[in-house]
Amino acid sequence: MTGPGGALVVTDLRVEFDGFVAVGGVSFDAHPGEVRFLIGPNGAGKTTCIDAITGLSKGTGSVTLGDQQLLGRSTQKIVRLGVGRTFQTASVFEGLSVLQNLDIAAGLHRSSLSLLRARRGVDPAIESALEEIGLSEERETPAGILSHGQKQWLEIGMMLVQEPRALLLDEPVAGMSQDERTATGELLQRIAQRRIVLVVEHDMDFMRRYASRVTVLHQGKVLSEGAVAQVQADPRVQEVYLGTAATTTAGSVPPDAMTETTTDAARHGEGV
Ligand SMILES: Nc1ncnc2c1ncn2[C@@H]1O[C@H](COP(=O)(O)OP(=O)(O)OP(=O)(O)O)[C@@H](O)[C@H]1O
Repeated sequence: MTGPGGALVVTDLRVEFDGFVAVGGVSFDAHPGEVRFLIGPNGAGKTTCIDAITGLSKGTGSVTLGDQQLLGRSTQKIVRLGVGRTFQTASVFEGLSVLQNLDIAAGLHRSSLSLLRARRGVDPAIESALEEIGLSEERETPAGILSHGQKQWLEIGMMLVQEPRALLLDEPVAGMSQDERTATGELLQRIAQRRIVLVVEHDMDFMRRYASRVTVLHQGKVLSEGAVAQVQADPRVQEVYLGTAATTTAGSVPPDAMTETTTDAARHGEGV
């Protein structure tokens, strides 16, 4: 498992699309033991950062996981080096059971010897993932009839069975019920005890409840970084999220100012 020094370190990351700078020199790091959030309005460059970290987009600068450089490696190699990710839409095999989905994901990682052993029973890694994602009772259920939240948890389980050192999640709670959000936040906190967890999210309430540290991106650059309270108190963040540098008497963003509603407004380029 990732030990001290096993951080994900992004340094001066830059991604361009035909001359358009989507990510313009972003630096941040994420460590095991914290739920790290990357937030920012629509088009800020969050997904592009994750794409570059996972090899889906070409970037310059440096992205290291422990002592391994990730930039310039293939997506498959980056997965093998221990980076898993989810996308905004869960990609599970709907016609297969929960167990079969996990088994396929584990098969991508297992040696042929452990595949042989696994045929005699449920692989302990799968059993432990099932328990972790709370789907032990649904193991024989076809993934297609799971709730939206359960599908997202299954996708997280499919990463876990590959024993990643870092999990990157793109809007994991989008479309979830309140109970599902709470369960997801608690799941991410458990996972983060031993692994790097980096979450891209628009849901500010979720971010406030579960973030250990936050980096705010705006127009491809880091606007602000720190603990939730620090970031909320940053007038530049308020400017971006509320479209005005309005302040409270204490000169800071009200704790509940960065709500989902205001974020949605920011996503659509509206002030409030
Ligand atoms: N493949 C691409 N080709 C050209 N431009 C792109 C490409 N991917 C992203 N962009 C642009 O780069 C910028 C950053 O996009 P990105 O998707 O990273 O933002 P985001 O912060 O994740 O936004 P959202 O919250 O909407 O997901 C946007 O202006 C987007 O239009």
